[in-house]
Amino acid sequence: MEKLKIAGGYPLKGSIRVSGAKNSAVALIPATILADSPVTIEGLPDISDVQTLQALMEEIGGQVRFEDGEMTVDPRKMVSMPLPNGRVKKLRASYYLMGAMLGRFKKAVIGLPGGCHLGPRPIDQHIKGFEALGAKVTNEQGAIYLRADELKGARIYLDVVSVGATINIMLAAVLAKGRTVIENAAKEPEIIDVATLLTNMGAKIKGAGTDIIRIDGVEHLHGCRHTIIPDRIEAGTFMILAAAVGEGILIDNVIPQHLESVTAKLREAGVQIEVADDQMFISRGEGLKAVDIKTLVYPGFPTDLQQPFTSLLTRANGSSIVTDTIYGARFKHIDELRRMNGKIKVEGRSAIIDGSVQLQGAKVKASDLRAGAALVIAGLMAEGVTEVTGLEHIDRGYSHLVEKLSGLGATIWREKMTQEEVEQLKS
Ligand SMILES: CC(=O)N[C@H]1[C@@H](OP(=O)(O)OP(=O)(O)OC[C@H]2O[C@@H](n3ccc(=O)[nH]c3=O)[C@H](O)[C@@H]2O)O[C@H](CO)[C@@H](O)[C@@H]1O
Ligand SMILES: C=C(OP(=O)(O)O)C(=O)O
Repeated sequence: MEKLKIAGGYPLKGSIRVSGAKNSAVALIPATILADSPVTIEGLPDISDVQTLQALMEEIGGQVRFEDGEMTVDPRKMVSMPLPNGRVKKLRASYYLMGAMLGRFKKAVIGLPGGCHLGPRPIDQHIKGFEALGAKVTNEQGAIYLRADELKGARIYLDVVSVGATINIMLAAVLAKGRTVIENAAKEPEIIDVATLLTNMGAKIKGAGTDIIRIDGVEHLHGCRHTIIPDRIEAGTFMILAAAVGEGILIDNVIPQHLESVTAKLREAGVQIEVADDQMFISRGEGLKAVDIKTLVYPGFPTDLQQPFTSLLTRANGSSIVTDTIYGARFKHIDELRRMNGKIKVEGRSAIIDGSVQLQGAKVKASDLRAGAALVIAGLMAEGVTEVTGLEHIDRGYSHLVEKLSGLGATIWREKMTQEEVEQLKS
């Protein structure tokens, strides 16, 4: 087991490149199950969620080649192997195996997913969608059993705007008979990316990226080549980091339109941002202003950047309020920021951040992926050395983070934990 060490308080500069989007990758890979010939995806991030999905594709009989971010999945020999336990619990997105396996085999057994602990994360809308398409769905000892004689298109209104349910229903519907209409669909860029892959495989999908998606089922889907979109959450993390400790940072491989809410909030706080086609240049600037943030579904401010933004606001002039309307309990990073001298209180779904303090290095633990990003940014802002444990969360979503930040001049490194430290962490 390793921990991250950061010697904070130094300005960073240079350029940093964004990898392919985790939340696309984790849906694109399961989507390959639906094809009748090999599918190649270019630009995948080197993160543990991708490695886990590669192993899951192999576990069900897929032949996978993965080199330099390019994965080719040959799905021809795949079988509907039950996956009640094991790897599926390592990531949230294993729920996409339900839609993809149901779509291809008309049956699947998948354990309830893992992923970040952000309070309750039900999948009732996914199940509502599968049932509307004609599947019988039961929950037996923590695994979801899905079975259908045939899948038939249906009109599905999502009671909650859900990224996962929207994509999962698309996956199950592309090979169903007739037309499926998803109403009140989520509009995140990752949904468009998955729809683009499926369309290149031969699917008929209209409206991805709007709140009504229409899918006309086809008989077969074939292989193709697809390039993944850049990770807007990783890019947003770097934007916040640049605002916190940058002395001029160029962020490369971004789609600026995906980050308009983040750009707007940083500018409101007084951060200078220059935007080009696929790059952004950000300088820290003096006198960061306090701003209030409310997370919303896309194109609103993303919940996945709420935690990193909280770290930045610890040095704003005045008091800021961060409210998470998507995950009301996504505040486990706050206790750790307090260990670093942060003056923050949590009231209901909001964190109130007093910007008058200087963060101090401390030993902290990442409870989830973006809590980890928040603590890394805080560590770079703090005086002294910060130690971050819980790296398995950070490794789920940030590709080569140490190398990328070292490239900006950060003093950051991974270190093996002693047996005593490992014991302490478990207790
Ligand atoms: C792998 C992946 O893409 N993860 C992202 C995805 O997660 P995920 O797909 O799990 O998030 P959803 O969009 O489904 O969740 C949004 C909200 O709807 C609720 N809900 C969701 C489904 C459901 O069946 N019932 C229900 O009540 C959730 O509890 C949450 O409050 O979108 C989240 C919201 O942008 C992001 O934080 C995650 O990074
Ligand atoms: C919550 C996240 O991931 P997941 O849904 O995969 O747990 C995230 O990426 O911030």
